Amino acid sequence: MEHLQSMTNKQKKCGTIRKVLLWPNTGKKGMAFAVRQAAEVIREFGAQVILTDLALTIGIKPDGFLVYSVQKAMIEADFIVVLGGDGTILAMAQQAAPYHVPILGVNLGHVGFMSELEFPELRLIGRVFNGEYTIDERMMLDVEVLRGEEIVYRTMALNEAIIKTGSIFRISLLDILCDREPVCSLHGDGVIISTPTGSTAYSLAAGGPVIEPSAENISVVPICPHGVQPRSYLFSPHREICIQPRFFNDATIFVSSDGRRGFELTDGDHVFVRKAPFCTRLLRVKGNSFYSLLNEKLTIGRN
Ligand SMILES: NC(=O)c1ccc[n+]([C@@H]2O[C@H](COP(=O)([O-])OP(=O)(O)OC[C@H]3O[C@@H](n4cnc5c(N)ncnc54)[C@H](O)[C@@H]3O)[C@@H](O)[C@H]2O)c1
Ligand SMILES: Nc1ncnc2c1ncn2[C@@H]1O[C@H](COP(=O)(O)OP(=O)(O)OP(=O)(O)O)[C@@H](O)[C@H]1O
Repeated sequence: MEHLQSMTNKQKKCGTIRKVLLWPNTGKKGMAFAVRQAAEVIREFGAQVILTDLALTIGIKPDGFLVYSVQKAMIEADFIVVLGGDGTILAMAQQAAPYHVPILGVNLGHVGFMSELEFPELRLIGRVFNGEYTIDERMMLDVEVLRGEEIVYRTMALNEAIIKTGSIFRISLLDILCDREPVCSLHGDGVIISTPTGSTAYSLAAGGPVIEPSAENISVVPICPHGVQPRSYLFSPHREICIQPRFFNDATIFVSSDGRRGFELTDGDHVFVRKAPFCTRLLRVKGNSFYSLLNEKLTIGRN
């Protein structure tokens, strides 16, 4: 994995802030305006604003910005402002983690559960410059598919890895092992292997527990399990979870991480999930509690 190879030992803090990366979700309307507004706030505090080439595709002129490759941006940026929703933070998380760069989320999505600020609160970016912030370190997962001796898929995940049937009307059978010891065999739609951060996402919808984000553990939650068996398992972060699909019918089975494109598994594949060597660092400037956020953003009848 390219970003693992290019990791740096430099521990990023927000000491003297010179450069800030602005990372917009280029698929959303009004992003060019949002970028200009955020850049204005950052410049007021004497820092330079970095954009990547991707951001220039939404009609922003490069004048006055530092335009870097993603890798150079990760090395140079003191922190990243992500303009988008949870999906945008998930996409950035795996790129930023190996470089230890903190992320401040500004919600321009629907829920923005992981975002610290709403768009009208943009000026609160200034609190980072004033040292009025904390950093939430969020455990991540390392997800790997072994086919024979070869690693054919590898990624990091902030929320979860999902192993699920691609044939929506067919059942899948998955053997779950912990440190190579059999735990159970699951008939059903699939399984979610989640971090505490991911516990409020798909895992919650599948009946998994809400786990406070500072906890470190790996949860395993079956999706629509068929049979009388535990509805979830909670493992130490030091365990290695292995999922072996058994192809006994014509169903296809995929692995996917953080909602990204799936990778199709074949007979004999082993999916290994372990705690990743890096974490996502989320900047907090408002001091809101996790539980108030849970009630505010994830209750029935939300927008
Ligand atoms: N049935 C479900 O609830 C379901 C199904 C598929 C995927 N997902 C989740 O979607 C995530 C990808 O998010 P996306 O925004 O790219 O896709 P998306 O646009 O399909 O949105 C999925 C929803 O999950 C929310 N979400 C994502 N991460 C969250 C978190 N850590 N805590 C609380 N809510 C969270 C998002 O705000 C959004 O409302 C996956 O990691 C998975 O957890 C959920
Ligand atoms: N730079 C980018 N980073 C991440 N996703 C992007 C980007 N550009 C376009 N997208 C697309 O936009 C989709 C929606 O993004 P996002 O999840 O941030 O918004 P949302 O669904 O409105 O918000 P939320 O997840 O908070 O409900 C992503 O799944 C992705 O396909």
